[in-house]
Amino acid sequence: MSDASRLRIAVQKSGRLSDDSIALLKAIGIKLQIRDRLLIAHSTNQPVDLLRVRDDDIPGLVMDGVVDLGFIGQNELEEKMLERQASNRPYAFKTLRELDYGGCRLSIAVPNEMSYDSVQSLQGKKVATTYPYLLERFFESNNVNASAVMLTGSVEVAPRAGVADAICDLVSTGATLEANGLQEKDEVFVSRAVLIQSAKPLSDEKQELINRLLPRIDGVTQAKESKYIMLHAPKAYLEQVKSLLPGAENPTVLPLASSDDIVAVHVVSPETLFWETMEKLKALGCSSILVMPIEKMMG
Ligand SMILES: Nc1ncnc2c1ncn2[C@@H]1O[C@H](COP(=O)(O)OP(=O)(O)OP(=O)(O)O)[C@@H](O)[C@H]1O
Ligand SMILES: O=P(O)(O)OC[C@H]1O[C@H](OP(=O)(O)OP(=O)(O)O)[C@H](O)[C@@H]1O
Ligand SMILES: [Mg+2]
Repeated sequence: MSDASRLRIAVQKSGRLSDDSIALLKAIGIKLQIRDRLLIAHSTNQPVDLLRVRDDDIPGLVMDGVVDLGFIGQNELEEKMLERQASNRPYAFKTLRELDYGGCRLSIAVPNEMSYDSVQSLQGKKVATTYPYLLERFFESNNVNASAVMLTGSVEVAPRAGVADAICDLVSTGATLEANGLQEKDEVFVSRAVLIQSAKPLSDEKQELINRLLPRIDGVTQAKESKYIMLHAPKAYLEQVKSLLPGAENPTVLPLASSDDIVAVHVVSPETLFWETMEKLKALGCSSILVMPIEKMMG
């Protein structure tokens, strides 16, 4: 059952973006019970419905206004935009946030034994990819005359199977390329996950809900990167201690009941504390040095 008054969000059903997208929605206070076979999940505490689909479909669903929001990789989004531009179909959307997951790059890779000096080495060759529009744009901007062979999966086996000379596929650690005897050569597109919104005006209620959720996303993202650091420091070395703590221009300094020479220092740091820094703090006479994760942040 679909209810037009509820915010509709598209997420990848199962794949690289699914877990992080669902975890983010839960972290911003949207209660969800995901059952594997159900393609729609209704939130129990917010007027939000989740549509669980293949990632290829998410940009189009947002561009057509079938859903209000979508979590998607920029690679998939840009490919769909180019595809729609080429066929004069609507492709408008708004990017609300770049997210801290789904980081990867679309790269040209060639078999280990193939000689490759530059992208010009692909002149007249066939390159297998799931992203023909991104690849063709790359060829055009480099004045290379090569052809893209569209494959929806298992792109890495194309050269061995004799389907293509090289590939253009997503890479993160490079392990998949290595396992298939391929070497990464040129970067075509750098990508991460984004949250996008349909260009269609939404009801005030829906837009207000989105406007409330966005700062929560920022809070969760910031919190993940930040640490709460607590330590006891000799008062005499407070300035040196502050200069060692990342982002600690204004730490909270509290007196200790048991000592006049030692104070407690608390600070929210935008990054973690490395062991080397902790060792330096200890050498200055600091003790009880704690580095703690932060769950949420605001203001
Ligand atoms: N190795 C990776 N590391 C990080 N992010 C990745 C990686 N591979 C892909 N991604 C990102 O995650 C998105 C989804 O990747 P996935 O491999 O799950 O897609 P898929 O096989 O096309 O899934 P679907 O069945 O939904 O079509 C990619 O479009 C990309 O943005
Ligand atoms: O550089 P790596 O860290 O090895 O990652 C790259 C691989 O990850 C993605 O596939 P995924 O593992 O999501 O599976 P899929 O091919 O079934 O989509 C991508 O399509 C590559 O094959
Ligand atoms: Mg896909």
